[in-house]
Order: sequence, then C-alpha cells, then structure tokens
Amino acid sequence: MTMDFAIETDGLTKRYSEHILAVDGVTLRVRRGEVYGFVGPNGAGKTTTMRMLVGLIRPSAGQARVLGKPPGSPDSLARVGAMIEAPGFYPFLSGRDNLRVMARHAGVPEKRLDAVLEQVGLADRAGDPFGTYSMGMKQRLGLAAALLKDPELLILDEPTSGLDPEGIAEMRDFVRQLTQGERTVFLSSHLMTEVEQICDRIGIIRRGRLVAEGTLDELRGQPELHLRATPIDRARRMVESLPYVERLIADDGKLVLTMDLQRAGELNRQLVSADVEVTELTPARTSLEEVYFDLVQAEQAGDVEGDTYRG
Ligand SMILES: Nc1ncnc2c1ncn2[C@@H]1O[C@H](COP(=O)(O)OP(=O)(O)OP(=O)(O)O)[C@@H](O)[C@H]1O
Repeated sequence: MTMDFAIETDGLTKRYSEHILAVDGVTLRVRRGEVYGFVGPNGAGKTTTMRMLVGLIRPSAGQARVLGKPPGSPDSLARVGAMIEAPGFYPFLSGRDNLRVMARHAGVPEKRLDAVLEQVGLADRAGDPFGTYSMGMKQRLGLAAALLKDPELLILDEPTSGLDPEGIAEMRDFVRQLTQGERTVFLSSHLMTEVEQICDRIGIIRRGRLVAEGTLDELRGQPELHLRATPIDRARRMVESLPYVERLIADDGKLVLTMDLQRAGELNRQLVSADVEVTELTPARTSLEEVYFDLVQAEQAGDVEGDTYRG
C-alpha cells in the first residue's frame, strides 16, 4: 500500500448476518487531493463501507488503509473528518456550543470554532439553538464538525440528503472550496447530476460490489455523433469507407458514429459531395446517469452470481 492514496481497500467485506452481505469484496483507491464520489442505490453498502473506513464497525474480511493507517487508529482518526448519518447534536445547545463540546472532546483549540463556522456560512446563526435550525443549517453544522480537526480527508455520507435544490447547490460549493489544496473528499450520493459536477473520480456500488470505477470521462466513454441522412443506405456505405470513423451502429433510422468530433465538418462535406442530404448531425454523450442505470440493470438481469446480498 502506498502513500499516493488517501483510501485503499482490498476485498473489504461486511456481513451483518447469514442473509445480509452489505459490502462484498470492495477494492477501491481514492487518490490524495481528489473528490471521489461513491454512488449507488439505497442499501447498496455505501454507509457500511464508510463506517468501516472510520473504524465504527469492523470488516468481516478484507482490509483498508486510511491515510496509510488502519481505519479507526488514533493516527488515522486525528487526520480524518467524517459526517456519517445524522450527527448527534444537542437540540437545546447553540450550534457553537455543540461544536465546543466536540472540540473539547477532540482536543481542538477554541479558536477553530469561529473559523469552521465561517467556512460553512453559519457564523451569524451560531448562537441559535440547534433545534431551531433548518435542514440545510443542520447539514452545515455537521460539515463544520467534520472540519474541526482541519482534516486531510473528509468522509461525507450523503451530504446533500434532505436538502432542497438551493441547499444542494450550496453544499456543492462548500465541497468545492474545501478541496482546494491538498484535502481529499470521499462522499456518497445517489444524485448523478451532483456527482458529475464535483467529483474527479467515481465508484459505483451495487449490492455491496464495486461495479465500476473511473473518471467521469472513463465511465461515460467516447462522445458520439448522431447522423440522420437520406438516402440512409448511401450515407452508411460512405461512412463505412471513412478511416476516421472508429465505430458505426445503425439505431432506429439514424447512424451512431464514434469518431473524433473535430472532423464532423469534414464528414458533412464528404456526405454532401456524395449526394447525401444530411438532416441531422449532432454530438451526443452518454450521461453518467445512463451509465449508472445500465450497470444497475445489468446486475438485476442476472449478473449477480453466488452468495450475495439478499437483505
Ligand atoms: N447494523 C445493521 N445490521 C444489519 N443490517 C444492516 C445494518 N446496517 C445496514 N444494514 C444493511 O446492509 C445493507 C447496506 O446498507 P447501507 O446502509 O450500507 O447502504 P447505503 O448504500 O448506505 O444505503 P442508503 O443510500 O439507503 O443509505 C442494507 O441491506 C442494510 O439494510
């Protein structure tokens, strides 16, 4: 295991009972300084994985290293900030006093309180009781708590859950700001649009298994060109003869081409000079959401073999 990774897991597994295999041999790598999106449907095993990474629960098999150390070791905990499930704040204490309790417990100096409250935009409401906070403010206080130790790694479980669109956008901005510099963020989500916007790399988990991992570009594959033209047969023969077209698929009256999109103009000219009338020539790209659903459906269609999650 090397120091280039903030998180490394090998065959990480958690079985809660004979019938519930929540995490099934997950091997993933989160590089230092990146925002890694851990996505999957409800019950896929995201929270369970995160709980293992901060040492809240022990794996049944496999192993993990967090900042090069065993999860939950004092050395690792001192450098990791986590927001996993609803943080347990006292409703009658103010936001600041809640943080003060935590800061004392963690041995963090008081002067950090104002800095983190400022960082999450809660400074002017920090004196109000936590119980009076909106959902967005509660999430922000959770984030402030995770930031107390100025951690190298932030582990955030569904940081936007329960937030309205404005709150989601706000949280996205915080995460972006927080990652400027060396900090690594490992966050879970089931919102592909959100993940698409903030994550450098993404891991997709389904039924406890990591079914894909990569950058957005790697997961979405190459961009395509959609071509409609008449007569379509002549267009097809023409396109087939072009060396720069890497792949051609006929799909519902249109041709789907994989090629360098810079050459679309050249393609258009060649078609026109071959007496083909081009009615549509548009770039298209698989969205992360499509990739995600394809993977999820592939598994549902029977790719899941052996003894897997049945919870
Ligand atoms: N303490 C527990 N005891 C028994 N089963 C559990 C426990 N915690 C989680 N599970 C089960 O493990 C599976 C994975 O749950 P987990 O909470 O890790 O998923 P998740 O991907 O975080 O889902 P969500 O998006 O709904 O939070 C589920 O079937 C869940 O019911």
